[in-house]
Amino acid sequence: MSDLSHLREIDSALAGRSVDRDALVAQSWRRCVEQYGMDPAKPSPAHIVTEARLREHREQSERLIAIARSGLEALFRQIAGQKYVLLLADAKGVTVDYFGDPKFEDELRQAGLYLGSDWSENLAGTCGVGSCIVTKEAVTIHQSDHFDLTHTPLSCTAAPIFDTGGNLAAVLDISLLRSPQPKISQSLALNLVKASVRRVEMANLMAINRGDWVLRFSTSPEFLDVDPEAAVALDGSGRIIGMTHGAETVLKRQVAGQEPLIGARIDRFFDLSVDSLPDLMRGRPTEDRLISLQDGQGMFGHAIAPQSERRPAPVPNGMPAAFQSIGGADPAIQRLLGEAARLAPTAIPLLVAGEIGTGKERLVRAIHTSQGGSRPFVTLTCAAPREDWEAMADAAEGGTLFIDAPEDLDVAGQGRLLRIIAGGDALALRRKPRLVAASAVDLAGMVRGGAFRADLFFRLAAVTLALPPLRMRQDFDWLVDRMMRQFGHLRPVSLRLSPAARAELKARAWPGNLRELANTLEVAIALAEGAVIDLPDLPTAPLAVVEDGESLADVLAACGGNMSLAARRLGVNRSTILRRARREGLLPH
Ligand SMILES: Nc1ncnc2c1ncn2[C@@H]1O[C@H](COP(=O)(O)OP(=O)(O)OP(=O)(O)O)[C@@H](O)[C@H]1O
Repeated sequence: MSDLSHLREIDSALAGRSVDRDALVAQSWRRCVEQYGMDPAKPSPAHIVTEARLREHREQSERLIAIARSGLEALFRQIAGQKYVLLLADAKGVTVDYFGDPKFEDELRQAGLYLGSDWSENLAGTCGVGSCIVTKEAVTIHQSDHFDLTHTPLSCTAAPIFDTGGNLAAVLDISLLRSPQPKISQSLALNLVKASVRRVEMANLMAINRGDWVLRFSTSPEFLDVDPEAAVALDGSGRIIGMTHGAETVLKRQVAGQEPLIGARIDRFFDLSVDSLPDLMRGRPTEDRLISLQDGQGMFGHAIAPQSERRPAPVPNGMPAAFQSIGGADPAIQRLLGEAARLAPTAIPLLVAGEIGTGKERLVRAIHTSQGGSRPFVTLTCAAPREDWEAMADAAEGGTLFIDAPEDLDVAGQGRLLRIIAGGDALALRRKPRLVAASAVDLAGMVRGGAFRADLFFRLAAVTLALPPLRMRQDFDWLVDRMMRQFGHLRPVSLRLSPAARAELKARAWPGNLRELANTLEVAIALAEGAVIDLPDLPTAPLAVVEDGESLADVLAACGGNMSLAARRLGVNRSTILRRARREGLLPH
């Protein structure tokens, strides 16, 4: 189809004349023009988000990416060799994971079939990912179905991935740079994508609800145990606490209107009580596990008992997965993480202490996620308007209320927080939010000095978990390697640190701890031209900047010429002082 006839066809559709397109395509064209103000005659190239934004999007989808990965790899193996590229986009349309043939990488990148490309409909026009997000349905946007002329060579097939609460979480897309002309050629692709999404959602539900009953169901007994169509997770009283999209579709048919499914009891939908779930476990022949829906339809059920009391299965080295990304082989860190893992399932209020940037918030989140379930995580800081605190604490019911920097609260704020926490006592134990606070100051010292209420302190800190500063950590190399992988994944060649650069980093004082280390590596990776980051590629430590017009010579003089003392005072390594002093002519070369 020529460009001109593409534009004419869009005009016809907008004028309300019938066009030979799926209705969802014509509706999307209309949105492009009428809602987003796009002009089909002005094609625009792929939209790629900045590396920093991509990282944010990836971090937010980290859990889903990890869960989806094995399903995506299996799908990619099925379509490999047929020139398909596979994209996982988040619910905002940004590509957060990608599998493609490296042979075509340049071409794919140019077409926007790459990490970081933003396929939201209001930017890219009618397209697989964007239209899937708007319609929440599986779609094929084939060649000239695309609104933007830049994309009309592509054929994109996408299906939505929903979280266990029924919200859109991501989109799986497989695309072809060039495809046969008829759209029907992509119907196998559509089925493949839908089946992969079903498996990803199932894996997600199973991972999140390990500690709960899961009821899987299928119309066909043959696939019940290996590839079921749908599943719900149930709490001990038989209420639905999670579901796959397949389950949502089946259950919705049983109720009128918009009745919420999450929170409803399973006997509202199936002729089945929670006590009869054990009869549906694998020990019995599949044919005997027939269950009926309220509308009379028969299904085969497979119940899976809670694997452990709300605790994920232990991972090979014994540490729950949520804690594994926090530290390497440092005995103090491992002891701390072991303690955190043992305390995580309890309701004991925890205080995470540590200097700025030591990873306190990350540890708090690990404590929260280690307990699975899609439970709320609410952060309360003294910056939040006080009149909202009560509502925030309510919103954290059944989940975690994270109180960040309680030392910043004035007397009135401390009193108000105490009243809110004490109010939570009235809640049933399993709804009461778990309290975790994080502080970079000596909170106990503040209590002793009368600056912090003792009664609030004891409400917040039954146990203190103290994160060591980076300069004390023995797993420095592990952290560096982890961050290098984290930041380096966008670089075409894998980068490494020269031994000298590594030694320099190790010797720095790191007043900003892990945050400062992360910043330093990110900058070095962004600036490095070759495959090796060497000494000159390292940015200087920001706090090494001398304050108040003081020169390095002044600092050295104040330290009696003692390089080590000056280095400590400036928060940098001694060799940095040495290098700088030589550069500034304070020392001979
Ligand atoms: N184990 C880790 N691996 C990689 N990066 C980490 C790790 N822990 C923390 N970080 C990074 O270090 C930075 C600081 O982490 P975090 O916000 O958890 O620290 P914090 O002590 O709570 O900071 P602050 O006291 O300033 O609020 C973040 O950018 C985080 O991504």
